[in-house]
Amino acid sequence: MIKVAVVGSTGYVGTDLIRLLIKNPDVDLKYITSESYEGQSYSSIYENYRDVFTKTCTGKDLEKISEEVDLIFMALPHGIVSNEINSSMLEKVKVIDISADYRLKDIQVYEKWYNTEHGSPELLDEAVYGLCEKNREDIKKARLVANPGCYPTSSILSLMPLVEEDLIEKNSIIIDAKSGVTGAGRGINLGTHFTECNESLKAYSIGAHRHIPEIEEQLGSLVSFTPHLIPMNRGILTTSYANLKENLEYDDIKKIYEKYYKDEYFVRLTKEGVFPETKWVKGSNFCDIGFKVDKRTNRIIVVGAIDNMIKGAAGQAVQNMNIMFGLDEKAGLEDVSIFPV
Ligand SMILES: NC(=O)C1=CN([C@@H]2O[C@H](COP(=O)(O)OP(=O)(O)OC[C@H]3O[C@@H](n4cnc5c(N)ncnc54)[C@H](OP(=O)(O)O)[C@@H]3O)[C@@H](O)[C@H]2O)C=CC1
Ligand SMILES: CC(=O)N[C@@H](CCC(=O)OP(=O)(O)O)C(=O)O
Repeated sequence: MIKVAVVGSTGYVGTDLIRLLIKNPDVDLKYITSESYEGQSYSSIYENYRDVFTKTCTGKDLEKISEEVDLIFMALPHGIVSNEINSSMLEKVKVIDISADYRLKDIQVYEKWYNTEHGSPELLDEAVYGLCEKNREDIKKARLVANPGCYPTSSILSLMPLVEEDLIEKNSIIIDAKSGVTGAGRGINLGTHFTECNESLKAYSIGAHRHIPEIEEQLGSLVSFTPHLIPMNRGILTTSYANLKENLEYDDIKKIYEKYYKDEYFVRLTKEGVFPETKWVKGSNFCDIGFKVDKRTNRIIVVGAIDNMIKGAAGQAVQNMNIMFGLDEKAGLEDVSIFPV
């Protein structure tokens, strides 16, 4: 059994982690922490756990926790985790950080885009970017995994085969992305207030979103990235455009995607003419990808869909845990989409 702690257990990602971990037979969920609800039973915070999961939230005593567990999931806002962990802690415990603190290798880039000081730059080199389908071998050996961002997960998985095979013109990538409101977390703010976002669609952080450097670092290309807030709870859809270098047919590109993903259980390629929809991945750890070659413009258009809180956060974190501890990569992640809801 792997002994596990979830720090930040009452946030949206934290609660999805709990849901995935309590049904995993290889996991002993020893600690769940909360600053706001310390001493309270989890089921008094989230009623869906009544009589099912009643563990009490403790404070965030990381020194003690790291002595007693094998793995800590950090589900805290950005800018906190890098001040909480250090090298000597990593000698005792593995960490999967779901915030962005270790995703970017260049500290100056991090501090510029996140507008905060990094608390442990000495750990940036060893942190492994936890996109399972890209870095599985390094994840197996990692002590510290930086779980990817939600928009980057869909964007990078959609574009990686094209970039790796040098099929698209450098820096021609445009990503139009849409996210459900849980992407903004549980905290209250005006933009995610029901009356402010329901029945409306908006672009935000145009050319300035903090996921831009993350996507660019992983793809090695500049990108134009525009996120939109969609009035639904879960789901991300990314529609990416890029100029093809040569005249390629659908079947040529399909072979390339198959080369990268045919053995990847959680990446599913749609059939020609069928494009991913968030409802087919909601509540699951799948990333669905479909594409079209626009012969008139010689551009490729790739659509990716994930559940922002599962493959975009908690599910990918569990997948990373499974890889780090040599478990079946699918353990606890077998659910298909909740449809209809
Ligand atoms: N939501 C999503 O779709 C995704 C989120 N992420 C990342 O995962 C992390 C958690 O996100 P999410 O669960 O959505 O966020 P939430 O705001 O829902 O939850 C974060 C939790 O962290 C705890 N917390 C501890 N210290 C602080 C603090 N100083 N300020 C605010 N909260 C604090 C709070 O719980 P308490 O007070 O009980 O301790 C809070 O509920 C973030 O880094 C986020 O960017 C990544 C991918 C997708
Ligand atoms: C809808 C919404 O607000 N989404 C968030 C991104 C989700 C998130 O938490 O970002 P990470 O994946 O980097 O952790 C945003 O745009 O800031």
